[in-house]
Amino acid sequence: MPEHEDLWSTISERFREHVGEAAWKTWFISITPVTITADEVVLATPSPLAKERLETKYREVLGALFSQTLGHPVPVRIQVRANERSSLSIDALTTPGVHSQGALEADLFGQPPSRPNNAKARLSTTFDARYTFEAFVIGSSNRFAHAASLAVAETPAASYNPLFIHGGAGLGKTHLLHAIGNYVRQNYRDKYVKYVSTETFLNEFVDAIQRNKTSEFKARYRECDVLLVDDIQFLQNKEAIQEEFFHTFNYLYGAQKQIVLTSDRSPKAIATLEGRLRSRFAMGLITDVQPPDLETRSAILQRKAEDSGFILDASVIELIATNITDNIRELEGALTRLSAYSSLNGVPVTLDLAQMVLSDLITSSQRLQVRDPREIITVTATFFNTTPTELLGQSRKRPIAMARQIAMYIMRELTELSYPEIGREFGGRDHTTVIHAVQKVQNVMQSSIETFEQVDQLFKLLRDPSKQGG
Ligand SMILES: Nc1ncnc2c1ncn2[C@@H]1O[C@H](COP(=O)(O)OP(=O)(O)OP(=O)(O)O)[C@@H](O)[C@H]1O
Repeated sequence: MPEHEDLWSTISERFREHVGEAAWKTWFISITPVTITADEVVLATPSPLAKERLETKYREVLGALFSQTLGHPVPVRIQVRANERSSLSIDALTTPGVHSQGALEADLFGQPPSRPNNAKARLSTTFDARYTFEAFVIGSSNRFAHAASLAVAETPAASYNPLFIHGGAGLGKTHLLHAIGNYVRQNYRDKYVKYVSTETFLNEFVDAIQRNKTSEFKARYRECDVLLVDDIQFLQNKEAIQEEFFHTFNYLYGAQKQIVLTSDRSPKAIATLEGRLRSRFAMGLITDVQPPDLETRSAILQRKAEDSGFILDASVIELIATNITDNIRELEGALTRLSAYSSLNGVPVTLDLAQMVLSDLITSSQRLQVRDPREIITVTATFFNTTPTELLGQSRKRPIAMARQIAMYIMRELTELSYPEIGREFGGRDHTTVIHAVQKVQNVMQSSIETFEQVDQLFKLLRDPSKQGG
């Protein structure tokens, strides 16, 4: 029914404009059109409660939209979808607590979703080969988190389940998740291990509802032997996804599958996290990663330098390690700049050179001040003779696209925003676009002196605002 599909998407768009994104997502996307004729429109909802709410709140709007679109008045009837068994009803989207215990039990102990016998579904995650246990430098700040992660990787679901790792930005949480993934991949070839950021889980969930593919979504997650979920703090304020995550969690836990979660804060500090999820997270082990001490920072620098075939004098390591204290990504950033400068100019790294190249990191007390993302966008736009609107826009012209990628890289370095959050600052771009931009700028800086200098100057401008006028 292509005509109906067109009509339906027009109605969907208009409804969205009329009631706003949130109400559209909550109310509209799980409705299916049953009949659309000149005389009658019949729509189906997933549950009686959803039907009642739509009738009381939105029937008039829907009626008006259909009448306008069809060009004459038409009655709109709402019915409950036959055989609706999904727990992802509209009720669940709005009132997470409405499920009876019976519904939950059925979800927990009912028939497992059939495993798709499609091999593709089981090959979904590739792990970053650089993030292994061997490459992880252990110190007092992360010893326990490392040991717990290794134990989980060695014997999934036998030691700590779930394992919950929390800690500030750039302290190795994602590294540990990938290390578990890499280890399980290598040592248990028959186990299905999947990594997902909470943001991706959320997007896939919304997409599955929109496309009526929720059973596939559920099956995809429920067939995991080890599920690694990054940045679980994104569940905050998202009741519907908390509900779905709760079911996935319970299913896997009940089936004795391993779950590992990370967050930038402890479960207690995640506001609006449902009590039952918070208590589920506490059933296993909660551990944290702290900023590394001086000795660990030096060891990390030494290791990273060696891994990239770069020789660093102890005095240079000390200089960086004493000045960058609370984020390992920043330590790596300093090393990247130094190695790029040295290889582009063909000069060895001496203490003097390090002091010169990293002067902003070393001398400025502004360093620890987290920059405002909007300031990064404005300063970068001005620097490249463009405007913030253009920088945030869709232009793929090379200078603009590159300026945008540089701004993303700088935002990752100078703020504590995650990839998805940076994507949002750039007009709702996907987090994979940001990851790609950051990696690209890191690489280009190694081969292009021009890019290196642009990034270097921007860092200096942003870290010392007094220079922005001049
Ligand atoms: N102990 C460590 N040894 C070696 N490298 C480390 C260690 N801890 C962190 N790193 C490196 O620091 C960088 C940042 O770590 P990672 O991305 O895992 O941080 P994170 O805690 O997940 O932070 P965010 O929440 O901001 O993403 C990575 O390149 C990682 O390899």
